[in-house]
Amino acid sequence: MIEVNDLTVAYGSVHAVRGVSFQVTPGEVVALLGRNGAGKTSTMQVLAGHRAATSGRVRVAGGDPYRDRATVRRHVGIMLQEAGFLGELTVAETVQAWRRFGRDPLPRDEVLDLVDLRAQARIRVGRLSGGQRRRLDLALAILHRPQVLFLDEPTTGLDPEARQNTWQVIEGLALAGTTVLLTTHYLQEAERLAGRVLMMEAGRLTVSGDLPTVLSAGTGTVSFAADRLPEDLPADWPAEYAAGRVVIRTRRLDETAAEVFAWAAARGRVLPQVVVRPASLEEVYLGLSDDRQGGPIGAVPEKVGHR
Ligand SMILES: Nc1ncnc2c1ncn2[C@@H]1O[C@H](COP(=O)(O)OP(=O)(O)OP(=O)(O)O)[C@@H](O)[C@H]1O
Repeated sequence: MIEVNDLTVAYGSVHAVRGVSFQVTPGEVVALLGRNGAGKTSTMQVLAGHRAATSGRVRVAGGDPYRDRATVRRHVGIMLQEAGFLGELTVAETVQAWRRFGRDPLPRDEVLDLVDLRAQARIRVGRLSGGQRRRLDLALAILHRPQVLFLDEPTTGLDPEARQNTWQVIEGLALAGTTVLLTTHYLQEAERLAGRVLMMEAGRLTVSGDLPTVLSAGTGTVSFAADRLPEDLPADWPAEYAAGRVVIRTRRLDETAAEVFAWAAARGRVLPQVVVRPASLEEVYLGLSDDRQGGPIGAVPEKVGHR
């Protein structure tokens, strides 16, 4: 369980986090999104106990991650952006060394299999590729079966297969009840993993909502195959014709889909290759960035701590 109440983080005169509140409940995967410098890493660092909050209240696994660090750490796995490994140790030696730092660690080979590093077990850490290091980071973060996992850009630099593998590991942990907060710039990753998304902008939380709610605030499409734009389409439908399809863009996806089907049924037509597609998270996110004053995301009420 993660609870953040009115968190601020300042570096001198730089206010990186300005009054952020949210909760993450057990087994939930929440993605913290936002452009470079939005305040995501600063938030993560406080939650991980690496940095004191400037003000506000933070609880992780029942304790204050900074003041009760020793207790909280037992329940928390952390993968921040820069890991400090000893380059001369091998992968297996590194995992073995970390196993001593907590109770009931996963067996070494099991964790290496999970992150697909078994074949690199005897390689010195200093010789790993960037993506392999990232996977070793993940191995160490999950080694002590954490209740709460903080992942700061967990798949940056990973090849597509390694990324898929990491996603499966995270999904498996969440299914087993691990609470996960992750930051990512890969919106597809957030869409795949997260039940809920938080968006930060200039230190503030601008959006907090479950994924379907956030996506439904974007512009989706209803489309079907046709050889031209039908002349009897209602004039107020913003329909376009492109690449052999009629495309209707809408922010009321469910209602529009029902209207399109009703329109076809009234004419005894079956629409070929109908696709009802919600906006992707990337489209919603970019809509937010382009049009802060009431773009698609502006319609999403902030739901702090609501799943
Ligand atoms: N140690 C520091 N000292 C001074 N300013 C800092 C420090 N760390 C971060 N900042 C500033 O705080 C703000 C938030 O940075 P932060 O790293 O939290 O953003 P972020 O959302 O994680 O960005 P990114 O996506 O690039 O990782 C930025 O303006 C950054 O320059």
